[in-house]
Amino acid sequence: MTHTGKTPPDGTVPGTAAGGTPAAEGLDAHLVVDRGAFRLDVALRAAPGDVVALLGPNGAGKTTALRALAGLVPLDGGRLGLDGRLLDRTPPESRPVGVVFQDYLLFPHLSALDNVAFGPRCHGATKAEARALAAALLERMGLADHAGAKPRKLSGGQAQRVALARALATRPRLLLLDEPLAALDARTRLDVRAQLRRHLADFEAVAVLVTHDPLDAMVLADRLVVIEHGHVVQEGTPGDVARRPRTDYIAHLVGLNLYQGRADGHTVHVDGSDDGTGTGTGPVIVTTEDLTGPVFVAFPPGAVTLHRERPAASSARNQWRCEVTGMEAHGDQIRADLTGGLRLTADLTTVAAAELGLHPGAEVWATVKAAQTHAYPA
Ligand SMILES: Nc1ncnc2c1ncn2[C@@H]1O[C@H](COP(=O)(O)OP(=O)(O)OP(=O)(O)O)[C@@H](O)[C@H]1O
Repeated sequence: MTHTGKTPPDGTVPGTAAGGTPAAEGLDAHLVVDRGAFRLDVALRAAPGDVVALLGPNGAGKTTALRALAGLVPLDGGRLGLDGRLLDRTPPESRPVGVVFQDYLLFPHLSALDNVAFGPRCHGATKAEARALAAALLERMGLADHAGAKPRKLSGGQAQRVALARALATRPRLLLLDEPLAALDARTRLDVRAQLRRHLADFEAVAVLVTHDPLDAMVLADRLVVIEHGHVVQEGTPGDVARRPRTDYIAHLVGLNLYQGRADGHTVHVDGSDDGTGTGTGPVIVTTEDLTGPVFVAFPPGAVTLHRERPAASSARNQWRCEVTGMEAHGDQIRADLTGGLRLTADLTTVAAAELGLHPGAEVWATVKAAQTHAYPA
């Protein structure tokens, strides 16, 4: 994915003002919403052309953030700037914002064309202008043949594109998509994901989408903003986030074992590793990177080899005695969860699992080569 003319990979937006005046272009928001026990406090910045995905576990606050951007939930603090204007007090219908809701919310009694023409009509276009614009958008979406169809006659993928056309029809400066592919079956999802990616790439203003699905996020967005417990825990390009996860949720999402600890050269002492005796004899991970201070160490489950006996001569610098706590089949692979010397997840073939006689409660040795770990500053 390119970033030409867009937000740089570190997420900063040139010209963003920290205090009073919002950035002259794009989105410059600090969303604070109080919901009793839950508080959303998220800063979001994006330049025109950026596609930002809000990713996070259930209840993290993604939908609340999206609804706050749309003006459907009032801000209790912070501000919402778009193209240099503060929108905090602008009612939702007057904001230059288009929304594609999860279940599309098309008007059932209107044709696809009239659904798309509805917004421009409300914004003062004549009926003929609005319908011409709607026809052009539907054509662009490959839906010219379905312009006269009512929503119930449309497939899930077609309805999704009509909803997108409807959101784009008012030429929004901020496009919001709530779980845009969640309502589709797996096969349709594949096609629609690819089409949506093309439409988003052509969109010249800011797009923000909410998803649980890491694949949707990675394919559709230039930048990921990961939210947990109402706060941003990590943001960056999909590649950065996948390579250098900073929380267990993200590590799990991208399928990595992740540890936080303290590096002393090639040795990382994993946090919480002191066994209470004060001797600090907890797990260490040997890495190829030479670092000092707080770090993360990550390695994929496929980098772990399991052995029934302690390997006598092994090139793997890392060896831990572990107990299997759970096993799950993934295609022709078995994913095993282990605790003991180190808490980790290992992938192995079903044949290897059978040969090892692996079962919950089994004791094994886990090895990982230093070269297959990746350490980076915390
Ligand atoms: N109308 C509401 N009133 C009070 N609390 C709410 C309301 N809507 C959501 N919440 C709470 O706000 C928190 C965030 O919810 P939100 O729906 O934004 O999360 P989410 O990340 O979108 O989750 P999901 O992926 O499950 O949709 C949750 O703790 C939820 O219970």
